Amino acid sequence: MITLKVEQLKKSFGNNTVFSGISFDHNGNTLGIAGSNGSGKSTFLKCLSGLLNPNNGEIFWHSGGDEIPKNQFKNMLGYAAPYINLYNELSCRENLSFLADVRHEETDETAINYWIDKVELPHVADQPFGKLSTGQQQRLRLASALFHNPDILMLDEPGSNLDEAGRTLINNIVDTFQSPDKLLIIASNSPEELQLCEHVFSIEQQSFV
Ligand SMILES: Nc1ncnc2c1ncn2[C@@H]1O[C@H](COP(=O)(O)OP(=O)(O)OP(=O)(O)O)[C@@H](O)[C@H]1O
Repeated sequence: MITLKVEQLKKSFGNNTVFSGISFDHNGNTLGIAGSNGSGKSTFLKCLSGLLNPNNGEIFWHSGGDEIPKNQFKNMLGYAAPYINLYNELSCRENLSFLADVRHEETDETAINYWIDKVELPHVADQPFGKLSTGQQQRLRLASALFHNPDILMLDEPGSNLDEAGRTLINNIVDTFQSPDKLLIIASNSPEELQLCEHVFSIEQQSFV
């Protein structure tokens, strides 16, 4: 099991303190992060992933009781968010292949084909990312977070711009993360998405709801 412990986390931008004193322990496969627009969900997720440094506090990740070393954590993580951009000039396939290069992994064509099929983009697989519709781009972001088979997956507003089939896709992804050695974290203000999660932590109330 992957466990997360957050202790006294604080993040400010200049004089704007987005959150402070956030502490909780989480054991389970799925965690929702709830809060209204501007409450700090994305900022919190960025701190958890290491994209942003908190001003104060600590974050501990354990797998099977052992602390996850920082250099392993990045390879275990998948992250999909509207602000994580892929390359406009590269095709869907090339973007995934490039990400494998960045991770110093061999391009796994089977995994790339599997995920391009799974997110229902085979008909545009060789088109530039920048020419896809916003919903298709969101689907490729999901594929890019998943095709290296992460143990920890962070999704920020995963359903944004998705149609009904896309939302079913999110449900399927959540199902695949119902495994004892995986953890899925969804930041969202959509009750539909949050109810997919076993536990939901409210940024505003600073407690599980
Ligand atoms: N890089 C930044 N520089 C300055 N302020 C920032 C930065 N990133 C976020 N903020 C501020 O932090 C606050 C929280 O923003 P954040 O995007 O985390 O909220 P959110 O809950 O994810 O919002 P939404 O539901 O609208 O996506 C906002 O006041 C925002 O303006």
